Amino acid sequence: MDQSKEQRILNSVSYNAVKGDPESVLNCIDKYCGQYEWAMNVGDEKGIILDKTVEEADPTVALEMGTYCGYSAIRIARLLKPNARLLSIEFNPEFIPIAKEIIEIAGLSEKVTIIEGHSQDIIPQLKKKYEVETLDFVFLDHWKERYAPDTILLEECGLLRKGSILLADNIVYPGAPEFIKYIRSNSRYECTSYPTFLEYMKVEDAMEKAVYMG
Ligand SMILES: O=C(NC/C=C/[C@H]1O[C@@H](Sc2ccncc2)[C@H](O)[C@@H]1O)c1cc([N+](=O)[O-])cc(O)c1O
Ligand SMILES: [Mg+2]
Repeated sequence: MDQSKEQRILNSVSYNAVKGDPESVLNCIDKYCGQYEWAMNVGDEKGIILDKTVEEADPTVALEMGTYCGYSAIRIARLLKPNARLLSIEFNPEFIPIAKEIIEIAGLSEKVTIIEGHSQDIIPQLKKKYEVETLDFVFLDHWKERYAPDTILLEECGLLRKGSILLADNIVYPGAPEFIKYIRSNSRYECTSYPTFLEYMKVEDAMEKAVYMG
């Protein structure tokens, strides 16, 4: 059985990246996906918006939905202060070992916990099973039709506090219209749109930041 694209991305990282150097892992993935095989990593352009938002949030506990190959988990985790942690939810069992290996090569395994499952099943477990009080930062990059219901679920589970920062990828392409409708019409969120481009493509995209006001 020939290898998956995600396995080929791991091969490239394993062969080319400097062990323990997150930047070199990110550069390797961006080079591979920019030159050989497109993949749905947030990428180097939108990655800068992600970096800036993580720095603004300076989270102690961060959540990501949609681990995929671990690219954004590395972007987030490399900026976390000591003792801060990232929980990343992924349901596709094929991606999980690949993401774990890529995060390990980046030297960030201590900071990242990949949780296998669907966001709607895991979110209600975060407080008791994963000892989360509230989330300081949330990156939404999973199924676009889950952005709105999962945001509502985070509220209902008491996981957001005054100042929690949400950042959503792909607001323009593929698009998350229900999420935009929900978040921008809800006075409890202060929203900011960041027009940008789709990873590795000259296609317009945008990211949306939403600060929960409690
Ligand atoms: O479809 C996109 N993303 C969906 C991402 C899905 C990721 O999250 C889980 S689904 C899940 C994880 C957790 N809980 C429930 C479901 C999948 O296994 C994948 O790892 C996408 C598509 C494009 N594009 O150009 O087509 C560009 C992007 O940046 C994208 O993010
Ligand atoms: Mg995305």
